[in-house]
Amino acid sequence: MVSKNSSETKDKWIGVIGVGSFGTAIANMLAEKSPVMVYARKEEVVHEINEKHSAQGKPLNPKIKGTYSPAEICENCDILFMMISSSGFQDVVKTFAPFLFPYHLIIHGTKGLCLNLNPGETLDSVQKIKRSQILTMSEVILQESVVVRVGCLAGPNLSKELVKGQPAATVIASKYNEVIIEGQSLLRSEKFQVYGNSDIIGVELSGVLKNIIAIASGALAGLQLGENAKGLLISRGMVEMVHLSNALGGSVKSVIGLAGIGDLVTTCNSVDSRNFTVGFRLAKGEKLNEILADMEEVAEGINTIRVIKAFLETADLRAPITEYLYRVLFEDFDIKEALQFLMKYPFNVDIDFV
Ligand SMILES: NC(=O)C1=CN([C@@H]2O[C@H](COP(=O)(O)OP(=O)(O)OC[C@H]3O[C@@H](n4cnc5c(N)ncnc54)[C@H](O)[C@@H]3O)[C@@H](O)[C@H]2O)C=CC1
Ligand SMILES: O=C(CO)COP(=O)(O)O
Repeated sequence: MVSKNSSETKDKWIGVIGVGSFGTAIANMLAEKSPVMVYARKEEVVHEINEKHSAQGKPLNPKIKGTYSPAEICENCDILFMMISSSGFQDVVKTFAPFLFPYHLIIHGTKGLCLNLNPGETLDSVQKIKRSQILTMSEVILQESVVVRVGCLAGPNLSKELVKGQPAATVIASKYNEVIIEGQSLLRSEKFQVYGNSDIIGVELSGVLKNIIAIASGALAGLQLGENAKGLLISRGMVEMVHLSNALGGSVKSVIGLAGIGDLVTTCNSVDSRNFTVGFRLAKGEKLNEILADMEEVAEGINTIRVIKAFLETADLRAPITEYLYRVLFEDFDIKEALQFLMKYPFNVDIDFV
């Protein structure tokens, strides 16, 4: 499909907020077609971008301009790609909110969840949460800013492979068709296919929930339990994702698409996945705090497990893989014992959602 807006957007700046692994990969892909401005909060990183054409050592296309001014990027860019880990997402949207207008269009790439709690409350203090206390990133943008045309980008998109120019595809999801069309026209290339989906919540949740299963897959690999066990995990993991996504407002269809099963297979099989790596290292006997101490990049699945565990306390739903991983990560439960429990779990129906 050729975008009717592609000529309009051709020479306009496109903004990327966040220059971590994924933000730099997407900024470089966007720079193949459009002028790109990136926002980094630290002045020294902006100097590095503009003088050395790299961001914390990650090479950037020399045409990319860096700024630490939210006002500058919002004034120059009608379309913003927000590539921030979920832990900083709410703060960043709040910082940008005074400079955002309803004409802005935001597409985010974050595979995590935020909380919507009362001031002073934390997950530890409340322990049980309802759906209304969980926010996907599109919900954060809608809650904290006047922007309405929001989209998300999710799929099997390991940044290390994108950087090498290996072929891949993604899903841009939005309730607004123009968001999907703009995203497709800006990112689609010979190496990168872009699918559209109107179920933004289902696509966001697919990217969020697969991280839990990727941690479990890393643990299976660390314990050298073989490919049959991995097939079992991926298929039961997908069923768990379907039920959780459904309970949180996503459609089953999105979980069985590229952003769900596609990303699930990729992250459950790759040593480049941070979530897979967390599971692998746990299985090798390391404790969570030791792993976190030397991980430079975010493994969103760890926080997602905490959020989903608290949600399960109020939902009429079982999610055994998530529940046992919670015990392993946060209650010092032995990982081999957790697997034994899961093997005995009475799953007796193969597919119970279609
Ligand atoms: N790296 C990958 O292969 C992929 C990552 N993702 C998702 O993209 C998101 C970002 O991941 P990465 O870029 O890999 O993580 P990263 O850890 O490399 O980068 C995170 C970025 O967020 C910024 N950030 C965090 N808190 C901030 C704050 N308070 N203010 C300003 N900036 C802040 C950091 O400075 C950094 O630029 C995650 O949700 C991840 O799940 C999605 C697909 C692929
Ligand atoms: O989501 C990803 C690839 O699609 C990246 O996975 P990790 O965050 O586990 O590295």
